[in-house]
Amino acid sequence: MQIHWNMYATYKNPEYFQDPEKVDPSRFHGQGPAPYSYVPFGGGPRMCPEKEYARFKILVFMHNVVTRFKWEMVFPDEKMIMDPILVPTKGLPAYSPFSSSIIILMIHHRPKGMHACWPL
Ligand code: HEM
Repeated sequence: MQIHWNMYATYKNPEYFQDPEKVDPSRFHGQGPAPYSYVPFGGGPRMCPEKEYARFKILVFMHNVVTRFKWEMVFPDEKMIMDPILVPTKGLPAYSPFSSSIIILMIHHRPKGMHACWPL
């Protein structure tokens, strides 16, 4: 049996990220999120080997984006919507708004003998 973890199980869980839909960079200040609740580069022996390189490059990129350009909203009051995705009629696992497409992918492409477990 293999257990498939998906990031939305914790990223959208208010138990770990208060008000999870809010864009709030300050949630990463200080000690930041609880251990193992935020793992953008994976973990363990197969963790992304270029984690620090990627972080450094993004830092340089963001620095230049902010300091070298002037930005303004084309439509200041424009509302954002989420593009609709496939949703199973019997519902989704808790806190997993995008997992339906992943479930479907796993059903069609999972390796022989692999089973999916979902955090509910
Ligand atoms: C924002 C940028 C990046 C993110 C979010 C990211 C994320 C990840 C994640 C989640 C994994 C899987 C870790 C696991 O299985 O636990 C991974 C693996 C890997 N990443 Fe990245 N990565 C980034 C940039 C890069 C860059 C720039 C390189 C190379 C120049 C790179 C090379 C690799 C390699 C070679 C692995 C496979 C490691 C292994 O299986 O042993 N990544 N990355």
